[in-house]
Amino acid sequence: MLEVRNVSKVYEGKVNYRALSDLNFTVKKGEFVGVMGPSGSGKTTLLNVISTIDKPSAGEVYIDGKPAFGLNKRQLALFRRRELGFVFQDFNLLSTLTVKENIIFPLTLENISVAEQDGRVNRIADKLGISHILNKRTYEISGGQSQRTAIARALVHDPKLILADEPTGNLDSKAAKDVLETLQKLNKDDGATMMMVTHDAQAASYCDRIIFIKDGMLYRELQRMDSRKEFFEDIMNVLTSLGGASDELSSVRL
Ligand SMILES: Nc1ncnc2c1ncn2[C@@H]1O[C@H](COP(=O)(O)OP(=O)(O)OP(=O)(O)O)[C@@H](O)[C@H]1O
Repeated sequence: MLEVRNVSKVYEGKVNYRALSDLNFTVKKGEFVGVMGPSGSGKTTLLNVISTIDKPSAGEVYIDGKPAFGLNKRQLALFRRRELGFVFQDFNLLSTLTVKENIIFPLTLENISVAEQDGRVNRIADKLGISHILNKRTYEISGGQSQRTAIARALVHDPKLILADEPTGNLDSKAAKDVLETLQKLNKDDGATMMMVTHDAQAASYCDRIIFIKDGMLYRELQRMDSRKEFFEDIMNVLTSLGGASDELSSVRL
């Protein structure tokens, strides 16, 4: 589904900075993969390269076997819009619109009838438990509901890959748990392929597999074998071995 092959990223400046160094990994269709690592290890850079927002200095990203960087600028923009879904820490909802209008937004750029748009919004809202707030404005809803709305918007066009950057970073622990259970359900029930960057071991424990990066290189991979609780402990052990100041691993929610 996703293949990152020999990807390096060098930020050029007075002094060049190598943020990613020859990274290789794959994500299978239907997998829920977490990305963890100390602050500055290259997680956001990696997500930006996979989402084709940023171009790697070397290497290639294949999504469904297609080389993303073989596309021209216009094709890349279309590719992002049609094949990828994004969920961010700060929700990125449009505050002048209602929940429904926010969810529908990606569809208005496509040639889809209003009836079909409504059908899709209703189905996804039902799945995410936000049908009752569809006509509210985004300032009238809670953080957890905002993130559910953002997830609905990311999913409404049926993307091949969902990319989430710290999706629970702005939520209290109950709302975070709710959102993670929702993501996990979408992954298990609908086979959605997801990649989530997180600092939070508790959030990461909802994934099937974690890729740890350090200094832009693959440090370790951890596959979930047993219960979520045991996976959480395994993740904590790797985070401890990763070292660094405790604030670099930040907000580990116990
Ligand atoms: N546009 C840029 N120009 C130069 N250097 C950059 C740029 N963006 C990021 N970097 C550097 O690349 C490294 C990796 O940054 P990145 O944001 O990918 O790390 P991260 O793991 O996401 O960190 P955090 O967890 O703090 O968000 C950092 O040392 C950062 O300073």
